[in-house]
Amino acid sequence: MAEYVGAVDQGTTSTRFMIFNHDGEEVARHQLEHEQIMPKAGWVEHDPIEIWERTSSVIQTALSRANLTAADLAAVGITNQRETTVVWNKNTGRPYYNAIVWQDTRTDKIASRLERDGHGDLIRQRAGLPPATYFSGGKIQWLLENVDGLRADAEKGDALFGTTDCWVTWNLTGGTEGGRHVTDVTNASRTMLMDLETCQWDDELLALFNIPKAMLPEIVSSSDAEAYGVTDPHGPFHAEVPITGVLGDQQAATVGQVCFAPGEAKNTYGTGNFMLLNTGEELVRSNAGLLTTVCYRFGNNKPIYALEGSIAVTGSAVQWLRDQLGIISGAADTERLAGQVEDNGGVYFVPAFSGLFAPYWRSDARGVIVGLSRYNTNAHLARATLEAICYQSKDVADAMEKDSGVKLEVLKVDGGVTANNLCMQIQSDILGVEVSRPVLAETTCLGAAYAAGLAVGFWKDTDELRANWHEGNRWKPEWNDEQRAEGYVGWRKAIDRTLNWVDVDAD
Ligand SMILES: Nc1ncnc2c1ncn2[C@@H]1O[C@H](COP(=O)(O)OP(=O)(O)O)[C@@H](O)[C@H]1O
Ligand SMILES: O=P(O)(O)OC[C@H](O)CO
Repeated sequence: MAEYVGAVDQGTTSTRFMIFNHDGEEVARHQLEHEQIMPKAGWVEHDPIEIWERTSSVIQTALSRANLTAADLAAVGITNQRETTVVWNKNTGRPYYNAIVWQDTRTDKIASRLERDGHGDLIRQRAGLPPATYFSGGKIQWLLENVDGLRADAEKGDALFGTTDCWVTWNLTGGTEGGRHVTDVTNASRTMLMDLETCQWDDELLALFNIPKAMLPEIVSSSDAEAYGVTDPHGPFHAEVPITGVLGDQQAATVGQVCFAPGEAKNTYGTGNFMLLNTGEELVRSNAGLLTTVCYRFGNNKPIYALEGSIAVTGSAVQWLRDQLGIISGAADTERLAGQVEDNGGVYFVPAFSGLFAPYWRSDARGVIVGLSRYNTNAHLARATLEAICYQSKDVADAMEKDSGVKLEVLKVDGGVTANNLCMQIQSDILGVEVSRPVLAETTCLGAAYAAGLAVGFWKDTDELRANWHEGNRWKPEWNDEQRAEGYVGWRKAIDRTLNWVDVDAD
């Protein structure tokens, strides 16, 4: 009897494989980073072959660290950085181009043209998303327009598109030897090509981007015993293991945080921040700059929807302090450095490196550091960076309250940045609500494992999963209302300074 479930998390900066037991406890993990390729300002790419090699490697190492084999796994789940676009040839298995990453802004003119030509409302209504560089549709269009021979191959059905879940699934299930070309509904909901109500590709949207349907994967449920097939014995598992759960990483974290009831929300702090609020079977349209997205679909049940506030740059601003400015040697140093000062010393940092995502959606914005005087030090900048992570989350939380009427009582958090206790205290101060971190902050992998395990009966139902959730830490607000209001005025002034910086008008 297999006692464990495994999950791959193909993230923006790294790929990991984790193994969980029935109590949702971690048994083993291995994680490897991959290269961030930035050929021009605003362009961000990954090498799909490197991603596949890293995926194979983390699976094998984690299994051997735990002294387990594929026979010990009841099922495998996959979760992934969403929107990042891979196009490959089904006969050779070779990508036509590097993966274009969700943060990449090369499609800004495609996005502004859609708005200028009056298609914005159709996309918002049908796909739940604003036309923006963030999503896959424009990235596929760019590849079709810029890679020689790709359009002809796509029309023949030889060129396949997928987000990285789909690329990893295709490779794990045999690749050129019959790999399955499928994606789950949460990932498909991030393309600008799927009708949110039918959960199928939409011909009108495909026509807007001039994308041949033959290159698109089949859209299936997020938790399904059959749809994804089994792993190829010639691959990293060396045996057939059923792949039975696939979810985009933010939806997976929502599942890992057991936000199964409408009104339950989580905020994940990784490369970017992503707050998702479960709205149940109801599709809530945003008037406040949020996205409507599929939260998950288990088996043949109706899809469950979410409102999402996506923030492009949070943990990656910390990486920027380390890699580009060199003022810290590791991400954890921000806690020590920012802890040396009482407050931000008047400094605000808005890391609008990819423009501003939710709730502003301004691709013309760029980053600013404002309010500097000679008094300021690296410590103020470190503090301003942590505050930027938290103020951006406040903007999104406010928008969520406007759209849903749900007032946050406690914010459930997870992700790499939440290891920073000072940052979590600042978050509680800025929001004026309590912040709660579970014992296991790796909720993304856990959520994919839950989706996979539910499909094969490893876990009976969502109540059983709820019982696995345990609080690790809680932070309570220490600022008074006046401090909170004053701090936020400075933040909004800083946001204003980022706008109208680059020219992204359509040709
Ligand atoms: N102690 C810390 N303080 C602040 N930021 C941190 C800390 N530890 C990690 N990070 C940030 O968290 C991010 C990694 O988190 P993770 O959840 O692994 O992200 P992802 O899934 O997006 O790859 C990095 O951007 C890193 O800068
Ligand atoms: O890989 P992460 O954790 O940075 O998540 C990226 C998001 O899925 C982008 O939408």
